[in-house]
Amino acid sequence: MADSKAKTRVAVAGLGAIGADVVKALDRGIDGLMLVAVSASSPEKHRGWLAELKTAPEMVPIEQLAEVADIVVECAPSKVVRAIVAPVVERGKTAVVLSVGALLQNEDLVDLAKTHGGQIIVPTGALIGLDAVTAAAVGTIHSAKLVTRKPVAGLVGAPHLVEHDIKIEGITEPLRVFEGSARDAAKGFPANLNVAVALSLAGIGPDRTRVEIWADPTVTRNTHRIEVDSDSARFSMTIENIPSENPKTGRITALSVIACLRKLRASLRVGT
Ligand SMILES: NC(=O)C1=CN([C@@H]2O[C@H](COP(=O)(O)OP(=O)(O)OC[C@H]3O[C@@H](n4cnc5c(N)ncnc54)[C@H](OP(=O)(O)O)[C@@H]3O)[C@@H](O)[C@H]2O)C=CC1
Ligand SMILES: O=C([O-])CC(=O)C(=O)O
Repeated sequence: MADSKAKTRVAVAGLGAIGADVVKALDRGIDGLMLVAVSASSPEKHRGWLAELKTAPEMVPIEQLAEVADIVVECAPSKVVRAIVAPVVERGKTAVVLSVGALLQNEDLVDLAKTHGGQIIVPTGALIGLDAVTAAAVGTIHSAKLVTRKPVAGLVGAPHLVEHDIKIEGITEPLRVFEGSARDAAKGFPANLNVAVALSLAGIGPDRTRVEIWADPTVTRNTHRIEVDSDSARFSMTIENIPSENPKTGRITALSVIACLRKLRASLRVGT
């Protein structure tokens, strides 16, 4: 009993490709943390597997997560980010945010966290190298660019493609479907380009971070290459993500969240 009191209470909003794996990892055990609650849009869909966990969490509406947990992990659609994160940071608590693009439409959430002593954590997620980018940003970054290549299934239906009548179904060669700022990439591809916003927040911001997006029928993985030039280092790195059951989301994303949660109370932390 004394042990559980000392633990930090964690809730998970969204039980899809990312959230379900995070819940299972918390249930298996992460030092210093205990899973207390979850939210989903169709709770009944999840009752079966949740009941099989060692300790079944409470299912609550997103607005109530902040009342019952110290850390809320957001793994839900971007349109509900505000409803999840605002009550958390207003209470001086911690929100781990995966739908990073939504932070650009809700920039005041960061101010809200500052005012109330809360914190918003953006894990590296599906990307690579944010440790190096945040380090370089302590000095001066001259330029930062992301080139993303996704299989057609990872992009289909994105608002930018619909608005500009860009047809990608049936293409046989790579097609560049977007070139512009991370801010515009987030608007045009809200469910596909959180990585662009994460890179921009770690580095030189959403207006100066450049993004290219390719629909590429020759790749089976969501592939992100970052290219950064700074006064301390020049680096480029590529990650090739195996899609999860949600073709828009790489498998490594949930693992990144789990690694991030492990770091919160770890005796040894490696990486920036
Ligand atoms: N930062 C990064 O690197 C990455 C970020 N992402 C982002 O993370 C988010 C989650 O991704 P992913 O797990 O693949 O998404 P999924 O579509 O697989 O899952 C979304 C989950 O959100 C739940 N949900 C929807 N509406 C609500 C609501 N109103 N209240 C509570 N729960 C709700 C759904 O419930 P139900 O199951 O009942 O339908 C579902 O469980 C997305 O915004 C995605 O763009 C994705 C990949 C990488
Ligand atoms: O950027 C995203 O949100 C998801 C992504 O590309 C990936 O999982 O590879």
